[in-house]
Amino acid sequence: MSARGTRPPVTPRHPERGERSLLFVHAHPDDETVGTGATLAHYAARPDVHLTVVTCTLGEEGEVRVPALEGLAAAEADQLGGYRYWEYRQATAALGVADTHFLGGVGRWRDSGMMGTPANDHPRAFWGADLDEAAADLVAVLRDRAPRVLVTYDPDGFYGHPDHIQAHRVAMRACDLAADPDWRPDLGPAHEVRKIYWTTMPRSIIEAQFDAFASAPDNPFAGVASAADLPFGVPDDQIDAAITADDAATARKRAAMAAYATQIAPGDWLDMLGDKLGADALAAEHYRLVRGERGPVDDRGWETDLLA
Ligand SMILES: CC(=O)N[C@H]1[C@@H](O[C@@H]2[C@H](O)[C@H](O)[C@@H](O)[C@H](O)[C@H]2O)O[C@H](CO)[C@@H](O)[C@@H]1O
Ligand SMILES: [Zn+2]
Repeated sequence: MSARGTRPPVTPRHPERGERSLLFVHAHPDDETVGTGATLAHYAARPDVHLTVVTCTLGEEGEVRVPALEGLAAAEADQLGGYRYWEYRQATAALGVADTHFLGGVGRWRDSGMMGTPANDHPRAFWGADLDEAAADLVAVLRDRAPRVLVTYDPDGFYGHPDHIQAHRVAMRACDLAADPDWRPDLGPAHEVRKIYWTTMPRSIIEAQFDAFASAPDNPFAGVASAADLPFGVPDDQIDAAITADDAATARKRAAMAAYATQIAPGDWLDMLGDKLGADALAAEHYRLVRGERGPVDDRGWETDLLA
């Protein structure tokens, strides 16, 4: 049970149960936009598709890239989580996503900070969550929304952040438990997610970014000898699906990114991504299919519809 002793009910805002729904599990406010914003905006434009975003923490331990707001930081007034919640509302609205849910209720699990930092040991740190307790919160949502597709991170959380790793573990555990009719029938009728994708990035795109940012003041790859040394990305032939958003959806992703002023400041590499590498750097998002049948593929051998 959660620290408050009761599990906040899953608000059946959209008790959609059907073949045209996708559910995304993310760690912090901004991951849904930075990592899958083009995909969310792409599908949000389709009235027949239902989207749910589940976010596991409020991002309390994040940086504050707005000088005037530095007092919100965890080490100061510790109000960043509430502020990022507000940014998240603006960003998900910009993407066109109405069905959003914080795992276990808003504020249940706390941002664990970077691996090895003292925040990992906070009593509510997501990194220290009991796996089945956190998974039970997600099972309740899965059984209510009954998505055909679930999207989350790979076992390394894409880049090794503890909350991303834990989001992966909780999502995969919840998919298994949700499908078991004998496990916690009080959390709703069993539901089997048909397809599971992990976010990823083709090494060819990382190499292009690596070169483009070599001279950037906040080069995200500073100190790294080659793209192959980075803790994320896969060879292009390990990509299973790519969603390339149209201009309208890409613009919605840009607007959502702009909502996260505390995380993405003007001139930051993330802010410059589109300018340096072209709109495709924001428009294209890539996935590995780890459960379910592959749908039709294009000439790259990649699916172009996660619902196929
Ligand atoms: C994209 C993402 O997951 N961001 C996390 C991450 O943020 C990093 C952190 O602030 C680090 O100290 C910085 O050097 C780095 O540039 C940031 O990307 O970790 C934060 C703390 O857990 C988290 O709030 C943020 O959402
Ligand atoms: Zn994150």
